[in-house]
Amino acid sequence: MKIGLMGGTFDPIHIGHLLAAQSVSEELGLDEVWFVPTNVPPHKAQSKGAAPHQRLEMVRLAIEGYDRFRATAIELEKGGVSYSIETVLLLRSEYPEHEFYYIIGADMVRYLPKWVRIGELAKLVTFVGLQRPGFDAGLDLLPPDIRASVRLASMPQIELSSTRIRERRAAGLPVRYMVPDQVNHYIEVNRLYEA
Ligand SMILES: Nc1ncnc2c1ncn2[C@@H]1O[C@H](COP(=O)(O)OP(=O)(O)OP(=O)(O)O)[C@@H](O)[C@H]1O
Ligand SMILES: O=C(O)c1ccc[n+]([C@@H]2O[C@H](COP(=O)([O-])O)[C@@H](O)[C@H]2O)c1
Repeated sequence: MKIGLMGGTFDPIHIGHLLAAQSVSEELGLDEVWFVPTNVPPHKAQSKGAAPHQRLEMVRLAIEGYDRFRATAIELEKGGVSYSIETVLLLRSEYPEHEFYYIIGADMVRYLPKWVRIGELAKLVTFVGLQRPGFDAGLDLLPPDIRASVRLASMPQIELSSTRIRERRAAGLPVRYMVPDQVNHYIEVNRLYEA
């Protein structure tokens, strides 16, 4: 099967992530998208957000009932910093029959050369960069071996980030409709991201 991997901190998961996964899935004819919450993200200052098990639970709630989307705890179970090469090697040994597509934001494409063991990873997956209108993904700046494994896909633009959601919560503002209802409920019940 063709499997999209949607890695992220998901603190919390929001409709931008879901629409990205759905759009790439349609455009590339993926059979499934697996959401992979990071344990410790490699290139990000850690936010004082939700606990890892809460981030995973919110992903599960967001995709519940849609069997083409799945959540995997592979990076949380492994612990430590979540380098994608290690995740992909584990997944390939467990599922040698699948073909993996790693979905990333347009802004991430130009940073691919900084990813750990990127030369190796680029041979194991096809990266799918989500294009943004008026934003150059920087394909021309990539070394040819990495560039060869990158495809671009498009999606309706959603100007939304988890940071914005956390900031709104801290300011006492609602985040309804920015996240699925079940996630909104979970955030409220657990009083996540309050100041
Ligand atoms: N609004 C969006 N539209 C398309 N892709 C997105 C959007 N927000 C995040 N992504 C992509 O989803 C993946 C996971 O993102 P992540 O969990 O870091 O969310 P984020 O909203 O960027 O979080 P934060 O604001 O905490 O940095 C990344 O590849 C990121 O580029
Ligand atoms: O493996 C790496 O070196 C690496 C560097 C940067 C990002 N990633 C992965 O890319 C995904 C999106 O990253 P982020 O920081 O936008 O949440 C997430 O799953 C990260 O683990 C991976």
